[in-house]
This record gives sequence, C-alpha cells and structure tokens, in this order.
Amino acid sequence: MAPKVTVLISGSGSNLQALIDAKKESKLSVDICRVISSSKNAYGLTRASDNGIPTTVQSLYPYTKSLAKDDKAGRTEARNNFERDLAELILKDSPDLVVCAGWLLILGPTFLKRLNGLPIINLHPALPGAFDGTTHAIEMAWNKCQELNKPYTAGCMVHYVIEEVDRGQPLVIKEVEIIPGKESLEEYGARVHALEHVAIVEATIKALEESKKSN
Ligand SMILES: Nc1nc2c(c(=O)[nH]1)N[C@@H](CN(C=O)c1ccc(C(=O)N[C@@H](CCC(=O)O)C(=O)O)cc1)CN2
Ligand SMILES: NCC(=O)N[C@@H]1O[C@H](COP(=O)([O-])[O-])[C@@H](O)[C@H]1O
Repeated sequence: MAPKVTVLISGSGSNLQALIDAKKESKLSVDICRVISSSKNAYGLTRASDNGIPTTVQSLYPYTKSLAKDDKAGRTEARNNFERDLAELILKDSPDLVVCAGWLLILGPTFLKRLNGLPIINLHPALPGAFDGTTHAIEMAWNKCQELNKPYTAGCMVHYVIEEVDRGQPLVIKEVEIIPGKESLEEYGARVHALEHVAIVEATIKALEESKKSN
C-alpha cells in the first residue's frame, strides 16, 4: 500500500500540482489522502478536487473573527484551538507524512506536540538561513541581488518542520544565481517556482524513505 501524504496549502497549489503530476507520471508512489487549505479561496482546492483528492478548509478566521485585535489572551487561545483541530483533522487520516506546500501559517507547539513526531516537511523559496520566517523570500532575494549589484546565489529548499520557523534540517536544496539587472522579479520567480516543483517531489520521496528507515 502506498504511503499516505497529507498536503497543506494556502494558495494556488502549483506545488501540490507537481506532486499530483509526479504521481500520474509514476515518479511518486503516494496516496495524497487529503489536501487541507488555510484559505477557502485557494485554487489548490480545485486542483485537488479535480483529481479526486479529499479537501478540507481549516481557516484561522472563524476562530479569531469575534476577537478584538488587542485581545492577546483570546487570540492565543483561539490559535491553540485552531492548531488542536488541525492536528486532529490530520491524525484521523493516519498519514505517513505531512507536506507544507505553500502553507502560510506558523505551526505552533500545540500542533507539533499533537503530531508527536509525525514527519512534516516544508517548502521555502530561499536557501538555509537566508530569509527564514518570511512569506516574501523570493522578492527579498531578488531585491538583495539588486542592492548588492553583483551575482547573488539564491534558490529554494525543503526542510523538516520544527518549532523554529525554517530552521529544520534541509532535505533538498536547489540553488540558482540571480544576475543583477538581467531579469525581472517575475522572471526570477518563475525560475524558482520551476525548481520548487522538482524539489517538492524529491523531498517527499526522501522524507518517506527516511521515515521508513527509522520505523
Ligand atoms: N513551526 C513551523 N511552522 C511553519 C514552518 C516551520 O518551519 N516551522 N514553515 C512555514 C512556512 N513558512 C515559510 O517557509 C512561513 C509561513 C508563515 C509565516 C508567517 O509569518 N505566518 C503568519 C501569518 C502571515 C500571513 O497571514 O500572511 C502567522 O502564522 O501568523 C512565516 C513563514 C509553515 N509553518
Ligand atoms: N514561507 C513559505 C512560502 O513562502 N511558501 C511558498 O508559497 C508558494 C506556494 O506556491 P503554490 O501555492 O503555487 O504551491 C511557494 O513559492 C512556496 O515556496
């Protein structure tokens, strides 16, 4: 039986599509048991449904909408309740791996404790230690290159998820050199996204292999 993978998304889902396509091309032998989106508007939900994959929206908004912006205690409790429910949603499918493919919420200790060592990997469009903890790493790397006005090595990685954001052990790293003044932010973004679509498949295979060895 193929290993079960839960994919977390928040947007377009092009990396989810890369996993779906790799499976169709027999490059990846997994059962994508569920796609969970933090946004009801994510096109990735359509990509999943079009391929017969169960989907669930797990948005933070319903948990926080009635709270005042400065209600810190309330928002902390709401976030913990969100993470508790997200963990239960994932665990009921008994997956072998969770893949964050553009999941734009930090996963806190409430969530991580409940998953209790179930491997989680995350795709980040930056190199280790470069632009940790941001959702704008592609733009930041491109801007850095223009500022330095010299070739700048950037890229993407897939890493294990730990509490410290983007500091988990890298599984796959893909480097690319940006040349200042030679390509637009959009052109660089397209190059990185193409690398991501390869990296997410390679890293999923590698993480499942490592999980199998350790069990
Ligand atoms: N505990 C971890 N959680 C997550 C990791 C991780 O390595 N450890 N990776 C991220 C993905 N990510 C970058 O790769 C990332 C996602 C979200 C954020 C962030 O600041 N989110 C804010 C909301 C931002 C927004 O709404 O635009 C938040 O969660 O409050 C930073 C980095 C996935 N989670
Ligand atoms: N810090 C996390 C982060 O920035 N993730 C990024 O979100 C995008 C999702 O694209 P997709 O929805 O088309 O797969 C990807 O570029 C991924 O690296």
